[in-house]
Amino acid sequence: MKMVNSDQIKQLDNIAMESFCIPGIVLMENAGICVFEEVLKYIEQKENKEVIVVCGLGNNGGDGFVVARHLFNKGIPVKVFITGNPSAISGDAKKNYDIIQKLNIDIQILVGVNNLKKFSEVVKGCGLIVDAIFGTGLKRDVDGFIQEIISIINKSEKGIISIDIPSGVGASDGKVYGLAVKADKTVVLALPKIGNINYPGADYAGELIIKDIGIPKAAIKNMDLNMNLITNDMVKGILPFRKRDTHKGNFGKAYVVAGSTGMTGAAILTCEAALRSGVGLLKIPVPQSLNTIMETRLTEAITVPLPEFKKGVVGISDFEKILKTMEESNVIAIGPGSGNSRELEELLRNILEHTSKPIVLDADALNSLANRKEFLKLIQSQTVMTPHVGEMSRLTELDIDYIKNNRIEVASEFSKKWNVVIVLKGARTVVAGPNGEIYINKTGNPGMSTPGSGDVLTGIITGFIAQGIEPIKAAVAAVYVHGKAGDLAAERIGEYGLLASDIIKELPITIKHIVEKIKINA
Ligand SMILES: NC(=O)C1=CN([C@@H]2O[C@H](COP(=O)(O)OP(=O)(O)OC[C@H]3O[C@@H](n4cnc5c(N)ncnc54)[C@H](O)[C@@H]3O)[C@@H](O)[C@H]2O)[C@@H](O)CC1
Ligand SMILES: Nc1ncnc2c1ncn2[C@@H]1O[C@H](COP(=O)(O)OP(=O)(O)O)[C@@H](O)[C@H]1O
Ligand SMILES: [K+]
Repeated sequence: MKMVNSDQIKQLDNIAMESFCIPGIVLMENAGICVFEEVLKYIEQKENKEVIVVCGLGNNGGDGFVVARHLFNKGIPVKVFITGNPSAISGDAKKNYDIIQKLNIDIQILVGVNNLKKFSEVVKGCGLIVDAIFGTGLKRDVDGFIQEIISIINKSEKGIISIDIPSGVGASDGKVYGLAVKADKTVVLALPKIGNINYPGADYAGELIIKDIGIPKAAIKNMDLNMNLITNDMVKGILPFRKRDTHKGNFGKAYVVAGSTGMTGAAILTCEAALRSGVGLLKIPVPQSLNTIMETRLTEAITVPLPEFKKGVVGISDFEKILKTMEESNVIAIGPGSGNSRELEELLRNILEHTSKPIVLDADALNSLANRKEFLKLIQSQTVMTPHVGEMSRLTELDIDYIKNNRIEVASEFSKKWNVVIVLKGARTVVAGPNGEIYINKTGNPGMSTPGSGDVLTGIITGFIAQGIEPIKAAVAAVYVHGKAGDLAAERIGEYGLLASDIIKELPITIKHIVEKIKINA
């Protein structure tokens, strides 16, 4: 599903109005009706049916007037509060304001401290608050008076439904501009805004309900939008159909260069995740002294024991043997638990120089690249890199906080600069491709902030690429599946004790449900 920032949604509204002749007031009516329907659903189950609609002076407020009119027409008690002088209301919002005035709906203007006291009292008696103060037009920090209004709303302990985006959250970045409404539900109009998905704003949205307000699909297509929210349908479309008449050669061969003394677990998690993602054959080079443990733990993988030039690590001295297996594989993953060593750096350089096969670079492979930035220019376009913000900081020498606050831009710029697919991990993982395409993932939970969780993701990406999926699509599908499996694990056992191996256990059923399009209750 396409995602937009505030300029893009404005442009899209304009295309709908100018190129498709849909009057703005029709879009506003549709928007208001969508929210009205959600309000009805909410108050149906409540005893106190009084609704307060708090409206700003822009079009978000205009949507609020439409909601108030429909509630009034249905005989539901409704009061409208306006957060400033109504003489500033214009355009379609003004038309809707005029209508509710003519209907004699209870409208109160919020200016001055005394008014706030009264607002507080009315809030105490209502059943639900509709937040229509700011939508995608929020430009600067919310001023003090409106912050007080938001604070009363947030402290009310009433149900809160926000229109389009919680007021105070920036639509283009998800930042909180001073103070924001903490909603139970947000009815998102037309397409999700970045601020509905990105943290910290996403924490304010509650349940997201995305509603079609009648903007034609052709208008969305015309816009050539580059930002996407990863959905179940998108992933279902990526995962290949499994024919009946097959053998394991049909599902690819993966080669995983991972693990070292003290970190065999990382290699095991990566390999198991790749196997549970459907790969046909998996080989792993293993320092001789670690072969027994790998063979014992990895029943289905093939280990390739190597003489140890440096005890317990795979490095440059093993390159000739590694090259041979690499040539038979469809994809190579490098880095989980490999350890930081000069041997690994040189091995990585040789692998990058000698193959045009898809490569997944994670963990210590990323650290090697951070140490030896001159190797970055050896990277070929089929490469996927999976940094978390710490690794991204080492690779780019950008401040961690800067990366956290600019995840999309940082991932996209790095991807374009080095012609690689970047998977910038974390809550709301960003997948960025060299042509400027961006995919944001909403699945996953804090239970996945656990050791080895990233190794599992590397295994899934590797398993999918082995099965013939183009690297960027494999990354998109993998981050969604990984998060969804984590959500299923959290649903079963909770977030506290969730281990990376629990994510792997849920992979088969997660993929089954996506492919068969069964809604997973997690
Ligand atoms: N045709 C359209 O453009 C449609 C717009 N729709 C609604 O319109 C919204 C966007 O409307 P607008 O662009 O009018 O913007 P908003 O209604 O979000 O707010 C803009 C108003 O708030 C003021 N403002 C911005 N930041 C402020 C701050 N920090 N403190 C005080 N005042 C501030 C602006 O000067 C302007 O008057 C969407 O979110 C959606 O709810 C829908 O009605 C569908 C159709
Ligand atoms: N709060 C969260 N919400 C969603 N996903 C998360 C969350 N915390 C962690 N994850 C996911 O878990 C994985 C953690 O990977 P990483 O930081 O590399 O851990 P490790 O190095 O221990 O394997 C990433 O894919 C990340 O997106
Ligand atoms: K709002």
